[in-house]
Amino acid sequence: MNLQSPHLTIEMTQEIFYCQEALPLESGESFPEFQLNFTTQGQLNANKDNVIWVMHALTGDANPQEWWSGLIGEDKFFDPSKYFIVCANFLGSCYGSTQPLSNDPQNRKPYYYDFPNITTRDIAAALDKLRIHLGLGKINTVIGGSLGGQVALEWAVTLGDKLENAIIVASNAKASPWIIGFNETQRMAIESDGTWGKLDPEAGKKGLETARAIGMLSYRHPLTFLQNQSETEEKRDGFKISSYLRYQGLKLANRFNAMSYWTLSKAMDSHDIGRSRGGTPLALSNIKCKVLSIGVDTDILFTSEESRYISKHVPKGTYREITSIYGHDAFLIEYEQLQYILKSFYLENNG
Ligand SMILES: CC(=O)SCCNC(=O)CCNC(=O)[C@H](O)C(C)(C)COP(=O)(O)OP(=O)(O)OC[C@H]1O[C@@H](n2cnc3c(N)ncnc32)[C@H](O)[C@@H]1OP(=O)(O)O
Ligand SMILES: N[C@@H](CCO)C(=O)O
Repeated sequence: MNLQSPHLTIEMTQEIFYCQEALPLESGESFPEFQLNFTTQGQLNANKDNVIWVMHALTGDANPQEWWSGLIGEDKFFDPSKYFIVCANFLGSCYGSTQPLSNDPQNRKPYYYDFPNITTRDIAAALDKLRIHLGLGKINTVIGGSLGGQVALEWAVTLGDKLENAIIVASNAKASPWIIGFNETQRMAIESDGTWGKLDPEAGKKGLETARAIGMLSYRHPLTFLQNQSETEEKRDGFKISSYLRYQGLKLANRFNAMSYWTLSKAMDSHDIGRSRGGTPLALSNIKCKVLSIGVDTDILFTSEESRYISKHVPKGTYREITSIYGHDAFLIEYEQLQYILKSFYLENNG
């Protein structure tokens, strides 16, 4: 399918990769087969060294021109007239890839609550099958923020010298107890929805609204809401921030499903690039590519210290920081700073 837009003259292609090979998971379970929904834009050059692989965050999809519109697209930093841009919807996500509402090939019924626990390492392993299928021996850059940065870092470990640059934004090498705690409260919200547990694609929808409202508080910063949601009149009730959080909850519940949210939040919790590799510092020290780690000064979820830690422990690391009132979600908003940081990194590190 070709996704046409009046603003795009370079065609974006959307396809489904059906993998008939089994995907063994860290849990010991496996998918006998799986699918990934992915897009490509631009052309692979003669040297096959212009692949940019974009990773989405928790609720994103395979269409980065929409959710990273200031970075990806014609005349943007990653321009498909120069690069071959690939983005795949993660295993477990509800935008076209194998997820809890997909049919289990063993009984042809939706997995629902029997969907296996997946980790960021499993998600990266599924992406690697797609890379092989596309015949991409080398990747110039993997770039992702938040969960996307976690998966990108995992993949950087296993890709070795097949990868030139990893750009890890507002992310970390291992999920902190703070992040796992936030995710747990969101799963508790989903569990408290009376429909959770039913074999129904809509199960947990109301709980997902609450989960997203909690999540939003962690994705922003007190300063964000002081600027955007402060009252101009004296009030005792009916505050702007209340309707904002309810609106954001509803907006997500109308485009996402609670089972994918559950699955991907668990994957985020599982993230630890040092697991079975002798610990985080050793795993980071074995990453071969250049790593640009970008933190956000006001990120209260993936702290800037966690981003700095990555750059300190990889052999070829650079740290840069975004200054913002938007907290964690600044990686989806602060385009001017991101472009400046990326430009400097490529000039300094890639000739
Ligand atoms: C298929 C897909 O769509 S998937 C791809 C889309 N999403 C993603 O990839 C995830 C990544 N993106 C995001 O997380 C977000 O879009 C961000 C971080 C980039 C920006 O967040 P947004 O929610 O768009 O911005 P913001 O926090 O300013 O909220 C604006 C919205 O809240 C509404 N709003 C603002 N204040 C209030 C209030 N007091 N009460 C009620 N609603 C309010 C605005 O009207 C606006 O509504 P709209 O989204 O319908 O236009
Ligand atoms: N705003 C992001 C979550 C935090 O990375 C998303 O909805 O994917």
